[in-house]
Amino acid sequence: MKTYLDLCRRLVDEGTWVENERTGKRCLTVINADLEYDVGGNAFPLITTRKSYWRAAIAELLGYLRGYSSAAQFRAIGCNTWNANANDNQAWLANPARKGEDDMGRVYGVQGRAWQKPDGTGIDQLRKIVDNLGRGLDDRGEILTFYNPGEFDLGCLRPCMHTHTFSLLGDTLHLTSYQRSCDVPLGLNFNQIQVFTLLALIAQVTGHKAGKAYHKIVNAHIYEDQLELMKEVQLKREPYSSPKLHINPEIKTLEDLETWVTLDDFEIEGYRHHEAIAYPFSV
Ligand SMILES: Nc1nc(=O)c2c([nH]1)NC[C@@H]1CN(c3ccc(C(=O)N[C@@H](CCC(=O)O)C(=O)O)cc3)CN21
Ligand SMILES: O=c1ccn([C@H]2C[C@H](O)[C@@H](COP(=O)(O)O)O2)c(=O)[nH]1
Repeated sequence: MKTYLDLCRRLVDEGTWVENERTGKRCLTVINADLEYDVGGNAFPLITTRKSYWRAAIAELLGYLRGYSSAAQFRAIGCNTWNANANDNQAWLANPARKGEDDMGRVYGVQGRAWQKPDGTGIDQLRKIVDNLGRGLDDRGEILTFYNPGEFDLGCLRPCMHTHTFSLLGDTLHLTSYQRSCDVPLGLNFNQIQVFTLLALIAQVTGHKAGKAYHKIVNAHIYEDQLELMKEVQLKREPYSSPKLHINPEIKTLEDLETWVTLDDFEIEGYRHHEAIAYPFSV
């Protein structure tokens, strides 16, 4: 929580205004932020200075791990975050690659589970990582990347948190996650949860202890219409201590994650938070 608040404070105090053509809004922006989460120690990085809808963030991660490509699939597991980008984004609505209502195209999990090779066959990046780590092997290339410039025009949004690298040291698994663009009031709350939970889940299904997760952000920003709420409301609140995340120990394989796991398999212990803040969302 402290590094999160430091980043919010740094944005407000030292940020530079940058015009964003895609959304037509200005963003107060800083470059480079390094966040670190103690997954082994179960210090769940949940925002306490406002209410966090943490379940939707875990559902979104689950959808990525399953390779979902439709906002309807995300809604069905308890996550509404892709409705706007799939259905209200003018550039995507005009794109001939869009296959109708709710289609997100070849984004995130589609690249992670079915990266297309020139010969038409697919690469399942996550399966390879889980298989290697499961037998104790880290080939120094245990990389899950959603960033496929050759297919940007086939999806509604370029991935923001685009690459996850797993590292095995002895029997402890670590994760380094890279994010090119971060909406600090809205997206970061979700992304922190996802980095932490991704390491916890992959450690569990590969039979290792979870260690540290390193979250590296390049462009961190606040949209102009979010600034007042951040400065005058959220940053004036005192944080509470971190809650703990409990994951159903019956989740033992990647197939479990793909088939029967739901949000009921995740519980939070000791989440004390301030009131919700409804930040504006930019499509
Ligand atoms: N401008 C922008 N910011 C983002 O954070 C973002 C995008 N676009 N597009 C793609 C995904 C979608 N993500 C989202 C979208 C919406 C919320 C959101 O509205 N969160 C609210 C309530 C969530 C709920 O009720 O479930 C929040 O208060 O956190 C969060 C992340 C993250 N990404
Ligand atoms: O996981 C996510 C996904 C998206 N975001 C934010 C970051 C930006 O504000 C927008 C994406 O816009 P681009 O023009 O493609 O950079 O969505 C996030 O913070 N986390």
